[in-house]
Amino acid sequence: MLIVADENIPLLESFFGDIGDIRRVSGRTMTAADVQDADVLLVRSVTRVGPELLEGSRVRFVGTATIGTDHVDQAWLAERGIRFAAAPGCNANSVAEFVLSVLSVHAEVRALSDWTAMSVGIVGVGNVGGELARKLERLGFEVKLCDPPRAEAEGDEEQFVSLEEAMECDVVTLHTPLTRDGKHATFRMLDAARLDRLRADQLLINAGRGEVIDARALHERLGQANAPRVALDVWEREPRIDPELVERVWLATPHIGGYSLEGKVQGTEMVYRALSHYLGLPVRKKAGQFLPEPALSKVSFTSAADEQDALRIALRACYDPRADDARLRAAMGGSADERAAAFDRLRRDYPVRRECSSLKVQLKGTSKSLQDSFRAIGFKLKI
Ligand SMILES: NC(=O)c1ccc[n+]([C@@H]2O[C@H](COP(=O)([O-])OP(=O)(O)OC[C@H]3O[C@@H](n4cnc5c(N)ncnc54)[C@H](O)[C@@H]3O)[C@@H](O)[C@H]2O)c1
Ligand SMILES: O=C(O)[C@H](O)[C@H](O)COP(=O)(O)O
Repeated sequence: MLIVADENIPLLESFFGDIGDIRRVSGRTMTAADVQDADVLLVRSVTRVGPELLEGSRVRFVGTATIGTDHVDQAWLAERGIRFAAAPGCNANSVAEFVLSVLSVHAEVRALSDWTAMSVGIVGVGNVGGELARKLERLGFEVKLCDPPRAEAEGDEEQFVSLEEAMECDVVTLHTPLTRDGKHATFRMLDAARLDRLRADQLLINAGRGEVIDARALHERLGQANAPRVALDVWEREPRIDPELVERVWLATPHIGGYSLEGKVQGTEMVYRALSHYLGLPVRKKAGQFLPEPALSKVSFTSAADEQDALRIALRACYDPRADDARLRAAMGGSADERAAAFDRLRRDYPVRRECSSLKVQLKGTSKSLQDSFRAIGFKLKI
């Protein structure tokens, strides 16, 4: 059996080496010739999967080791009887931690003594938005949830607010899929009119897909005096992103919200499980067995004078978005081709990033509420 796979999928050999021969190719530039003789195709989000890639091939199974599926023509695959599997939720915790870290930097820049004083509107309350909401609520934030498809399906209008109401919050964070059709299509959902209503004291985060915001309208809005602060992890036309937009946003990261090691390896694991089920093979491997000891495994705080400092230090010891922001800005020189290559390189060579659950936190003489906050984020506590 021949498995053609994006070379950026981690642990290919460990998970799939005993299932078939693996041909590693660049996900971004994969062509029909690369996959023609394959039985199985494994991708991440940068490969468009549909008739152009697969017509005439013998591929029977396609797996994407990602949450997002907007790069896959699922209707066409179903029509051809090609089995498809994604990795729902694989990196949801990683994105939630990314947003928490962005919030902590934002609160510090705004000199807020208590970050929970900010209200947060979550747009798209699925695996990512739901995980983020759970953490924020446990931390004591006021959270507003906007998810019209869920509100309709669950008949629970009370739990959810409108997009307009969510966009009144101090922080608005986007976690919807990219969809182009239907009543709840998200393509350019944040258009010029909606962006105009944002205030200068608000923070807008997009960690869903770039095209959910009208990038041209955002570019113009950010040139105005009362512009909101914006953190973008995802961009229109990746990897050929707009360098002027990078300059105008407050925080710019190269689509790495979900790039914790745990998130990436879980993506591989979920596709491995789906392929094993499809082939009738036993599932013997688990993501956890391949995760190394983290470089930083313990941190200890004694009667922290400023308890929020302790939380901030631990959170940023695991992940600080300013490092990714600095790397992306530094990569924005040169021609459009050079910038696109640099964007992909930053993602390919991404440093190992571990989730908060990999860090044991020892707390001595600290308050119960600080302990609860550490737990809410996902740290392992030793008291
Ligand atoms: N930045 C990153 O690295 C990164 C990582 C993972 C996922 N993502 C993106 O985030 C998206 C969400 O991930 P998820 O795991 O939460 O997906 P999910 O499918 O579990 O949840 C998405 C939620 O969005 C809701 N939704 C759909 N249309 C909406 C609309 N118009 N308004 C408000 N809500 C709407 C859905 O009802 C659903 O509850 C993915 O599709 C992917 O594109 C980005
Ligand atoms: O959809 C997802 O899971 C994320 O956007 C994912 O992190 C994208 O990473 P990529 O597939 O581009 O490496």
